[in-house]
Amino acid sequence: HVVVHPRDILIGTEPHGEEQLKKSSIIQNELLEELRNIRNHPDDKQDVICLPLVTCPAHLRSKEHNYCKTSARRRGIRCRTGQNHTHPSNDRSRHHALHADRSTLESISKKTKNEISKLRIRESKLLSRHANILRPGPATYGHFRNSRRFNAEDINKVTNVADRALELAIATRFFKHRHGITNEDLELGNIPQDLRFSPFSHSCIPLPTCPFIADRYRRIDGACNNVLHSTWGAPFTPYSRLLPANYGDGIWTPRLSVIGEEPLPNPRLITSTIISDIDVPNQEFTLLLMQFGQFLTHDLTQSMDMTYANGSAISCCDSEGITELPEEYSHYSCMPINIPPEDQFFSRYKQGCMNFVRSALAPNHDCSMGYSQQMNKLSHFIDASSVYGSTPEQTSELRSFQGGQLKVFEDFGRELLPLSKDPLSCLTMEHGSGCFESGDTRTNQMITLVVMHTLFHREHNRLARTLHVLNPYWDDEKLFLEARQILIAEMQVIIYKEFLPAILGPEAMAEFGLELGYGQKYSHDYDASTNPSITNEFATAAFRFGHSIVDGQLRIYGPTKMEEAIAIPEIMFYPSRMRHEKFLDEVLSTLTTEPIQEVDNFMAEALTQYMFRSGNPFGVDLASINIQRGRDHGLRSYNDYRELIGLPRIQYFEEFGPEMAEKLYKVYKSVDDVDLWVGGLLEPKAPGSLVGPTFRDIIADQFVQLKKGDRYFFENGPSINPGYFSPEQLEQLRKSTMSRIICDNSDGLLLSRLALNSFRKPGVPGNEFVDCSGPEIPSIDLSLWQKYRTLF
Ligand code: HEM
Ligand SMILES: [Ca+2]
Repeated sequence: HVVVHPRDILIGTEPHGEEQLKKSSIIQNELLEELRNIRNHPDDKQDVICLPLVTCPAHLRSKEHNYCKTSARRRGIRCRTGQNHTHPSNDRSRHHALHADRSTLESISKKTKNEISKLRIRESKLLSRHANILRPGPATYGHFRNSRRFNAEDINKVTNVADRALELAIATRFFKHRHGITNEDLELGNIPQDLRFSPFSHSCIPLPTCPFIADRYRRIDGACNNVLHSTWGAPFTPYSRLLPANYGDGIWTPRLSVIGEEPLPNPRLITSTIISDIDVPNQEFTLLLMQFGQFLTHDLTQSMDMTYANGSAISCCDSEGITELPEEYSHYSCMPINIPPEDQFFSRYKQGCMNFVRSALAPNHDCSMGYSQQMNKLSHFIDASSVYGSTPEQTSELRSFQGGQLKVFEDFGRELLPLSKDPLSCLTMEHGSGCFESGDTRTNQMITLVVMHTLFHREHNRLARTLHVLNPYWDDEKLFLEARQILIAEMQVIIYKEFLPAILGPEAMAEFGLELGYGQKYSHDYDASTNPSITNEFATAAFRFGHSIVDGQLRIYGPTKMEEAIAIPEIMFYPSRMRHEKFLDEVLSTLTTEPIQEVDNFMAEALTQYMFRSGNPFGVDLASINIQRGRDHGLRSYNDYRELIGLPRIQYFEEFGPEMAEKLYKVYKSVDDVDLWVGGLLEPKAPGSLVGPTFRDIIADQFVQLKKGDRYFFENGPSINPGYFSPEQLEQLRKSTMSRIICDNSDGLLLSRLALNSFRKPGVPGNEFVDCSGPEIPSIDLSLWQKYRTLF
């Protein structure tokens, strides 16, 4: 029988008045009480475990420190991870809530509307000027392609949410001036007022309607995962943050130098001084780690460049890229990167301005005023949204509605991703070329990324086909949902068992409690107060460590020798080679054997000079873009995050070594100005880890949140997870490996042997080559899904 647990009763209908809100808050309190009881389950170690400092950022502002030693003998803290992240301090002496009365709100609302309509008039003026619109052709349009909206619905959705948030940002500015509010007040979140029943009600995120009895399958958009916070983890919602934002004006302008509050050093000057292209291959891991990392990124996070209301791309530079547009013609979201005239590379092409448009914003979940928050367009969870999309509309586009299958393009008997209909997805859509569609709009950005999408797309169809044979009476919907549920579990296993240990090292896996369970045991890690959202620091800095491990060349091998070395800019948004019969297998054999580059201050020129160049002599610089994006998103300086994770602040540049110090002195005025992405890359590796301690802790923390804050995480049992697996199924799912996914879904033309762990160097003791058909790379026994729960 079905037990309806109190946690399955959802409140999430849109409140229609204060009365209803009051009523629902009574229910909420009861549910909270219930959840507290569940958390104190004797098996639940959460309340006593000693956690690394990063998972409890409030420690920086708290007087009472409950310090302890973590399993890795580091200083940690006893704190529930749920007490995340930038909530106002509980320390009353430093906390005073600021409240706007009704008449203040009305007056601010009027002024805000005025300001918005001025912005709109200006925008339509700019739209009529040729130079203000970015069109396909230059490399910078390739950059825009990464956040381009594919249809009118998508354009409207992003613009609509971003507009609401912009209104709140402008209102915050008015309120700040009127009441003399300080930047510190904003940082501490001291204006917690819920504006849902104010003149700003239209600016709030509408709450989804959640069913009273939770769905067995997680929703495509991730909403209703958390019982009390139905929008946590849903697309078009803001990133969470480890530390409060640091904006120059406390609201949205870029961070300033700690010396004289001047602008921070030019991002391109930093890149050209600090970053170069030197080949330092890593001895342990394969290129698959890089390509899976990007694929995973595209499940978790996508920031959207602002556009005009009709979806056209904004240009902030003149059409030759020589100089930025004058103030009167500049869009409010422009933050172009000036290229110094003495730049070694771009000056050859007389380039003085690299386009950069700021990210779209999203209103806070609680609809309050405060500093700006950036929008994540994806479902934040690990839910294979890169395969299925993050909205039901996207999923419908991808499904064939027969046998639970996703649509495919049959190319001479091989299943490829469906061909894209969008004429601007790739550089060319000529007959015979390939340009593909998937659940994520960045699919075609790298051909090796297309390969990853193809593998998981085929895996879904393979699972659906097998389930159909086992359960001939299941309809399309059931087959689709069951196959999706299994595929998501496989991905979660690969991430926590193979991918993360490679990035973070075994010590951090244990210290952060990231290891999966064994055998048939369910997990008790779920914590309903954990916000699963992607943190801004993870998306905008730490996980971009991956840009340093990219190799500028993709080498293709024949039976005896290397046949081709492809410069990767040639395969960006140009995936036509996918149509060559052997290409998929060839690339997979490269990905599973060639090494990644080390994480350091070396980056392929393919990314810093030629990215998205297509036919042009030069491209755009991803390193400068990363730095600028960090400032766009209000990330604090590197030193603040060191402090957060319990490291001493850097006092002298010399701590990065004498050579690097000399370079840093040339660009930064103070050690307290260093950007997070830059400082993180320069750190020596943490023990057993691919990255330094700051990135490691930010990344580890993220995957803690994604596990503890996901009710549908595959390991959660029936008391938590409405879509729980049986213990026997769980045991099978835990066998998933990336090698099995490759074995089952490649073309069988070249690849019949793989290492047990494809992320690690193959053919060495402990990671020998084995046969795909042998028992060493286990398969999941899907017969356990036969007749499964047919009575429900
Ligand atoms: C294969 C070559 C790659 C290329 C050409 C590439 C390119 C890009 C570009 C153009 C952006 C948007 C930058 C911006 O406007 O702020 C981006 C964002 C990002 N990249 Fe990469 N990338 C690559 C590989 C990777 C890898 C291997 C990882 C991680 C392991 C990674 C992680 C990220 C993350 C986390 C973001 C932020 C996404 C968002 O929140 O919007 N990338 N990348
Ligand atoms: Ca997702």
